[in-house]
Amino acid sequence: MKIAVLPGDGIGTEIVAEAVKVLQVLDLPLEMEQAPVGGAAYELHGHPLPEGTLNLAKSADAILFGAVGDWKYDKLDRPLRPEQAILGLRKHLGLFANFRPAICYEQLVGASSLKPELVAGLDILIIRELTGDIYFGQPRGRRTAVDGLFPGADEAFDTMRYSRPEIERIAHVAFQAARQRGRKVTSVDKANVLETFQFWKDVVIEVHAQYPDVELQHMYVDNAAMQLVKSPKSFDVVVTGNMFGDILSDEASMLTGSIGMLPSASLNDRKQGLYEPSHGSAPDIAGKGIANPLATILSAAMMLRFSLQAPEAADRIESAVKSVLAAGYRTPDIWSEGTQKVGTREMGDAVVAALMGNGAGKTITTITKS
Ligand SMILES: NC(=O)C1=CN([C@@H]2O[C@H](COP(=O)(O)OP(=O)(O)OC[C@H]3O[C@@H](n4cnc5c(N)ncnc54)[C@H](O)[C@@H]3O)[C@@H](O)[C@H]2O)C=CC1
Ligand SMILES: CC(C)CC(=O)C(=O)O
Ligand SMILES: [Mg+2]
Repeated sequence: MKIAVLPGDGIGTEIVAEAVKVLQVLDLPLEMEQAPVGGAAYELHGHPLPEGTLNLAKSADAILFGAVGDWKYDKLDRPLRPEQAILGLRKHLGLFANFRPAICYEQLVGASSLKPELVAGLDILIIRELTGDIYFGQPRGRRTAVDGLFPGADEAFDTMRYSRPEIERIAHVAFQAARQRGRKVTSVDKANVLETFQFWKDVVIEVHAQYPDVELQHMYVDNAAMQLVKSPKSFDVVVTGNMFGDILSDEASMLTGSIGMLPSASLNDRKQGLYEPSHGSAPDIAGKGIANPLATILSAAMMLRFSLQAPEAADRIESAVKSVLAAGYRTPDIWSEGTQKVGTREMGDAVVAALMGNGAGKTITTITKS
């Protein structure tokens, strides 16, 4: 089983190193090959997604991705910016279905910015359409306005669009996922304002006819943003477009304690997948050794389950993560009084130790306070 390992930029390299360490102790026949992507690839090859990296990704059974981006590249022409690498991989590989589970682990109930009773036991799944919407719609660009409020002024424009097959396939993914869980789908749209999302809603209703055993609810995105922090446990599966899903999943990460806890799987119709944390390259903490690697480690677990047919190994990783949390290990983003603050590498080591049956954390005797 071949895994393309693409660490990328910023904390990407730090967190992927920990996930690789975890995969290496599983005793599975995994062949891992690394390649540069994002800003790192731009520095080496003058392009954020060089042909060699793309070919490696295409030939692999699964891709483990860190994150791309750095402020220093913000002035580059858009096609050369690091973020184009992840957008390009999603598009080239047809990774239209993005699963972002937001689970609040028992030990992190106090780490969430919400009241404990709102998040205790939280287990929701955001399914984000990943290859369409305003992120990919054409045309887009800059021009001189010929009409509107200020004719003759410079303006910029993007195109929001969804075709029927794009909506149908993501709706099927959501209803099928709901059948494995709480049998409820909330479709999030902005049908009251946008034609694209009235169409989205109409098509989701049509697809729902094939899933009478699943409850379907519709919610406008502004209300969904509010309900996510008012009563997050009222959701089961949330399905939405690319941009709303991007925003709502970052919001949902705070229900789990930190964006450093939110893994993701991006799948195509062949179950080939790219696995990455939901966060970015975090330039503000890059190089400090304090990034939380658990979202990436949990993404590796999703990879084993969805693309590499190794569900037991996935379960083992998830149990190991729970046990290190139970033992009190915390990176700074999830740290609270009475727990042990550790860095990226120590957190990875603790997960490895738990996997190897060393009873990670049972030996913690020092509690660092800061
Ligand atoms: N898939 C990808 O590669 C993504 C790339 N980006 C890129 O990342 C760069 C930074 O973007 P931001 O908006 O700052 O988002 P970000 O997700 O990188 O960071 C937002 C905040 O969360 C913190 N954070 C993120 N991951 C963390 C972790 N594992 N542990 C602890 N704290 C963590 C950061 O320190 C920062 O304060 C930009 O260039 C952006 O375009 C952003 C999102 C996704
Ligand atoms: C950096 C973007 C291309 C994507 C993003 O924010 C995400 O996928 O969460
Ligand atoms: Mg995002």
